[in-house]
Amino acid sequence: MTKIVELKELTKKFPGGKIAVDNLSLTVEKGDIIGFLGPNGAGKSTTINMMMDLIGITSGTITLFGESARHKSNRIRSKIGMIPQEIAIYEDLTAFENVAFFGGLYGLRGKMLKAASLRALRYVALEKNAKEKAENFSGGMKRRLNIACALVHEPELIIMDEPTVGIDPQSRNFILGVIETLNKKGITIIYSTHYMEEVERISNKIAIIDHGKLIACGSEAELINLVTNTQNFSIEVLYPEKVELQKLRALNGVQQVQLEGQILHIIANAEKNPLDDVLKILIAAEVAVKAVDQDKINLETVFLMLTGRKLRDAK
Ligand SMILES: Nc1ncnc2c1ncn2[C@@H]1O[C@H](COP(=O)(O)OP(=O)(O)OP(=O)(O)O)[C@@H](O)[C@H]1O
Repeated sequence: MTKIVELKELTKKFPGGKIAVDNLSLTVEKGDIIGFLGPNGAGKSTTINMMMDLIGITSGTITLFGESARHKSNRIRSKIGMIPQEIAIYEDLTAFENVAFFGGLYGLRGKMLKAASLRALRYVALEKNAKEKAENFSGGMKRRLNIACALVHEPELIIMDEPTVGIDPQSRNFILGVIETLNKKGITIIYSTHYMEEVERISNKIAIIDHGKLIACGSEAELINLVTNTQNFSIEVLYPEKVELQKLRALNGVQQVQLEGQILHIIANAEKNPLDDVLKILIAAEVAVKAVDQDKINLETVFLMLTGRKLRDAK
């Protein structure tokens, strides 16, 4: 087991007092695809930015490839490829020129640089567009070019900060495929997202982050195991404004209740099924129950159980 990244009690307090990352500790091992899963504002970017030395840390330590990130040497930098949240490419350069520019920053020259640039473009299926200017690319192609720029120096660790936000489903699917291919070659990936389906598809390890804290970390199966003695219901109601949330939350066996539009999400104990009592309260309040479904336990359930909030609209 080779540790590629080790964060210990990492904390970031911004001037003004906001604690964006709060005592966060985790380890990334060689060959991992670790998903940083958390809603907007959870602290994922701040964690990544500290790892990349783009912002200072308040306390704690970061170890990259066995060395302290505080004195990050060029040797360590050359092992990391970073794909930031905002696409960072030069619009007026061609795809090839963009990739070659970044390759040049890592000391590649001449034939080596050309071969590495074409190889990186091939990875993201932009080889045929090598001579086209980036300004003519679609959002998805720009994102793929951005990824090629981060791959040109053949890093051992790739850090991606929400690389699929705002791009079409086809490009998203393609990017996830690229990540899987890179990982098969032994490259370690840190992937930040608020899309549960993405980490479910590609990650072998998931770090659930909320309000700057690491809530849980493990494989999908390990995380789901945390909530195995629970069951998950969705109840569709016609008059959600009449739902008495406090009464439902007070029921014996009910662990979490969330109302999302007309859907009431309930997490309950597996042994003490409170569904009958829930329905009695709803019927007495005349909410008009339209449908009741038992849902699969998934990462959304884990997030709701551990934080009391839904992943996609947590604030
Ligand atoms: N420079 C800053 N000064 C003050 N607060 C900040 C700064 N940068 C980020 N924050 C705050 O820190 C918290 C964590 O932000 P961060 O960008 O790390 O979250 P995130 O999980 O990456 O979400 P997003 O997807 O929205 O970027 C947020 O509340 C954010 O508003």
